[in-house]
Amino acid sequence: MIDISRPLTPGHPNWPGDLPFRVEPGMRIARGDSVNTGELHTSTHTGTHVDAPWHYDDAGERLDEVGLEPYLGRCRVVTVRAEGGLVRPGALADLPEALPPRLLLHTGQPARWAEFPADFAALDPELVREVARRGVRLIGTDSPSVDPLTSKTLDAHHACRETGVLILEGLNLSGVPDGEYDLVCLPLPLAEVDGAPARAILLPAGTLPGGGA
Ligand SMILES: Nc1ccccc1C(=O)C[C@H](N)C(=O)O
Ligand SMILES: [Zn+2]
Ligand SMILES: [Zn+2]
Repeated sequence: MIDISRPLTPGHPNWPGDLPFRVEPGMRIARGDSVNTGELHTSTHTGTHVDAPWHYDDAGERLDEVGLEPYLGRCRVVTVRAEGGLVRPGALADLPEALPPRLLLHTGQPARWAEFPADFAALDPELVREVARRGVRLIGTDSPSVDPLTSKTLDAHHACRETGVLILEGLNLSGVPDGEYDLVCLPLPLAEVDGAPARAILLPAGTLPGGGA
């Protein structure tokens, strides 16, 4: 089992302008309480997380309308490089034409972000359309977004919307060998939201029932 989730440590670098991630102390045994508790303060897009379509389309499904099936099953991890800040069509030329339903792009992001990686590799919308044609229904990336930090048009997000491809961002693929696995990605069960932090792991291909679905 390979954990491909980013640890959520206090001060975890978030998207510029977003609330910093923190866990505020709640009850404390040392103060005479019966238990220790904490209060979680986070963006829905902190660390390893999924985007629901409502995040980029006001008519899109909220997270609880998406269900879990897209996030569970056969995937392929592939190392890619960006050209001019975008992973472009042709980056997957060496892969079989037919791709598994889930494609996780390893662009080279480190396991931990000391600061927000503003110059991360984003996706060319044409790459999104290409992988959708080749069978992909979930695209994952180790970058914090499929679009550049300064994008206002969110072309890759909207290409995902057009093609019905869901989005998983902020993965930690550092040291993960390219190849096929079974993905288990479980977003927090937050209702009526635009996305949620998720715990994502890779299992050997074929571990989950149902073959490569
Ligand atoms: N928190 C934000 C606030 C405003 C704009 C983008 C973000 C993001 O976190 C980017 C997000 N991960 C995305 O889906 O691209
Ligand atoms: Zn996001
Ligand atoms: Zn996104």
